[in-house]
Amino acid sequence: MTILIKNATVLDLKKFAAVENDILIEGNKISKIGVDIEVNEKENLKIIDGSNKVALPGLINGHTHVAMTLFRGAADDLPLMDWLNNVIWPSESRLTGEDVYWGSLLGIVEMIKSGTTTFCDMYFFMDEVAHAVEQSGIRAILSRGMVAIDPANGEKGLKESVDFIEKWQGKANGRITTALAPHAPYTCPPEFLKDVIWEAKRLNVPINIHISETLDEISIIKERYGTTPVRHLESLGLFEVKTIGAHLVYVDDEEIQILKRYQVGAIHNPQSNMKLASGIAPVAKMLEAGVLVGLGTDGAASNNDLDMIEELRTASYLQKVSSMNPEALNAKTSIAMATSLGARALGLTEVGLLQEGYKADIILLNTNETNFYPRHNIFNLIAYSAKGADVDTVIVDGEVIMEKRQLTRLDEEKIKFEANKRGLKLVAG
Ligand SMILES: N[C@@H](CCSC[C@H]1O[C@@H](n2cnc3c(=O)[nH]cnc32)[C@H](O)[C@@H]1O)C(=O)O
Ligand SMILES: [Zn+2]
Repeated sequence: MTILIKNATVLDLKKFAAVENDILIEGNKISKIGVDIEVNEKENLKIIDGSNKVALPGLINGHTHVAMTLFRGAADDLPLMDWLNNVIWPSESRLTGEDVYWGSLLGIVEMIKSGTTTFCDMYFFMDEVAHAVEQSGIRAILSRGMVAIDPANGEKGLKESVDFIEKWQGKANGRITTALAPHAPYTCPPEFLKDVIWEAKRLNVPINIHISETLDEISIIKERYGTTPVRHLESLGLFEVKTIGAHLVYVDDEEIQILKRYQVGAIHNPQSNMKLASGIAPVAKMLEAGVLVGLGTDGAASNNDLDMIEELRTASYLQKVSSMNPEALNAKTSIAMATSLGARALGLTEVGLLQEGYKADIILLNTNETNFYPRHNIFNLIAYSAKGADVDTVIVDGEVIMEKRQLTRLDEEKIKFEANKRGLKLVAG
């Protein structure tokens, strides 16, 4: 299939320019960006009218637990440890694979409809998540979360993870890649983390882990190991493996240097951190130091949606108000965190930019709604005025998976029905 997008406002996130251009997609790649592209082939050619639309790289949600859409709105207004221990983990103990499948589809539909084309997930029943990704057409890094407070559970998690990686790495034409996901330094003892590091090196996959999310975590790690989470993980050698670290709310200057030195992807989840009152990550400082900072929504039960446009705006506003500096985290930087920089944070090299040779993961925003007028500055409009619902068309790996807000592969009504039924039953117990 060849796709030609005509006359769209194309964002170049390297030069931070917006130019009216055509985009030619051949197979799963962007083959050309330019003015008045001519295509000889008429068969198998799809033309998309890009007028009144802005094309940008698909958004990258760097941290999710996608099937947690099932618990959206079930337990709000609690701190992390109460929320996990008293509500979420008991409900999760009742989960079945089928529940996770429908919950994942619900989350994926929500992400596609708000412009996300890649997400990085940590959950369990990952075969079902992978099936949902495969069917939906989206791209994902998938990892089986491992909690090793009980060593037998850790061992089970690690075995399932290895099996999962061997089965799914590179599947769905490369849309699915995998990682190893020890849940956090407070739920995974050092001996277990060492086994995980060893396996990650053997399998050549990244590590996806929550780090320094709350003050509770800081005191637990201090009490157990006499240090901070980042230093603790560094001393275990964890960062020798490409690491995707979620949260990193509590990090000092020296730890920021450690994150930079090892090119740890620091995934900021501002809405989750605000809602659980976890704290404010020093994102502006990390960016200044050259840390690879990406953005994520976290699970829908602590956000409570998966809309990355809203998330990038929140990230910007949170840095501004916490530093009392309106120049902090400007429009272009927050857009980059949700796209090009987010891709680098996850270690992805062929997505996150609209560039010839890159994978064709492209979204078109409809800029004909009132919130896009007048057209002073397209970067400011996207960062501060756009909404998930402005996303009109979504292309992943060279395939249109949403056009004019209609999903081409999934039955949205059936997914809502199943996820609602299952979510209500799980929480009721
Ligand atoms: N409990 C599972 C695997 C854990 S998957 C990842 C876990 O992260 C939990 N989670 C979701 N959001 C957060 C967060 O912000 N911080 C820490 N954990 C979270 C989520 O509820 C899920 O249980 C088992 O070993 O059988
Ligand atoms: Zn999380």
